[in-house]
Amino acid sequence: MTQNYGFGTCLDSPNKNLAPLVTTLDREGQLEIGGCCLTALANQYGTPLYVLDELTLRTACKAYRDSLIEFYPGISLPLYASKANSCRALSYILASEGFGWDAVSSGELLTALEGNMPTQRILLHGNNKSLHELNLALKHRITIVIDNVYDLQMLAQLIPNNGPPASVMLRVTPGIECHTHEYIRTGRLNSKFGFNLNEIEDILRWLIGCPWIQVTGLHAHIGSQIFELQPHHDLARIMIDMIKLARSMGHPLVDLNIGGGLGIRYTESDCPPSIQSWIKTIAKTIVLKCKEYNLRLPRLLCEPGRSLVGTAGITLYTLGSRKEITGIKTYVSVDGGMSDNPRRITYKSNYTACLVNQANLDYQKNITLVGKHCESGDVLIEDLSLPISKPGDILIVFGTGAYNMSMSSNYNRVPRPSTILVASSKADLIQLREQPDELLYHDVVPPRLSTLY
Ligand SMILES: Cc1ncc(COP(=O)(O)O)c(C=O)c1O
Ligand SMILES: N[C@@H](CCCC[NH3+])C(=O)O
Repeated sequence: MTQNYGFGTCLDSPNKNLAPLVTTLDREGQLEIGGCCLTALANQYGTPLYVLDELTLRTACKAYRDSLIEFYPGISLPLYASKANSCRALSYILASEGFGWDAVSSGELLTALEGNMPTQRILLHGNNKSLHELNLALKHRITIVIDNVYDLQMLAQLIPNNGPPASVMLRVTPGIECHTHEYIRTGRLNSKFGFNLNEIEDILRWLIGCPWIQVTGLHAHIGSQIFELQPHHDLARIMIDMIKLARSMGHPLVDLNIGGGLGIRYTESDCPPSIQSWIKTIAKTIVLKCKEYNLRLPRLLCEPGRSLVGTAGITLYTLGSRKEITGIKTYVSVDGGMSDNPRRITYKSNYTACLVNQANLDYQKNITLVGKHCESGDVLIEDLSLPISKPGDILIVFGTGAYNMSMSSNYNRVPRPSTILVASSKADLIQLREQPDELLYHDVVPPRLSTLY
């Protein structure tokens, strides 16, 4: 008999949990996710290993979709912010869930184009799009989110004179403060993204005279890992004011994209709002404001990343060396670190972890869990309580589905891990582990160097 693993399970909003939805202990006391034994996965595929639980991801998708239907009487389209974790299998899943795809680069665009994502559901973002990226979007009639005047200047050159106008959205910086790490706030006036509220009126007026472009929507994204609902309530109000302004100038504005940003639970003390309450807050505000102004409801778009895929993902590591500094601290090292999870060193993020074969044992000792990289800041978890462990034990870190693989690096020429998708006791490889010799592939040794000795 398996038992539910005691991280607290909110079945309809996965972002409120520490662990994927079906995280259980088998008869031998081993952790399983999606019906797959984690020790077996580590043995078969090696570590570090990213594991993604399909049920948790699909449940989060359903929560967004159902909440939009329940709370928003207009048309809606949820998109996935693919920067959170991008690969073709994920695009297939998101497409099948009726989601669109937010891309910021030609790599993220290609992933969707080769990942069964309908082009009319893809958006191209970015504060410094290349000609290649813009051309790719134009070729596939993908909606472009205009971030700045440079975007417009480039598009002016690329769009043929007699062709149909390109459909674009404008990114607005609404000047909203939210409590999250400084590096992941994007809605403040001093942000590098978008047009601020003082500029937007002039830009909208100027665009009225541009037959090569059609502004069909407005977009804003205020930041990430946000636990308050008030900033998104404020954002919705501001954006309806902007829609009123744009429509009064004659722009055929149909879309309002409210961005993403809903936080997830990384540690016991985190308490993010549910997906349902996030959508409800935004939808209600938009409906009320539109009623007040007698405006037609816009099509409501949102583009969550972390709250879709974050909780679905975990990372498995093998424990290695141990260093005890008497009276000071004990370091335990894993076989990965800041290359597969750069969030701790970047944002001081906290995580929850345990041993996969001793998940229900009393905790005994506080350790500092560190990576294998040549960097003192390569710490994964400070003050982690673990039972007595030994080299070779498998450790699981929860909540690594978002912004781990996608922000990973080859620092110290460490290859990136595989990703395994688990569902109904089946495990499928969706990203192959890099091999050390592949890392040499892009090296070029000029002949004059190789003939020197
Ligand atoms: C433009 C844009 N949209 C959506 C997102 C997704 O944010 P999150 O993963 O917090 O939902 C981000 C990242 O912060 C973003 O920059
Ligand atoms: N990369 C950030 C999220 C924001 C990125 C997109 N604006 C993180 O790991 O928390």
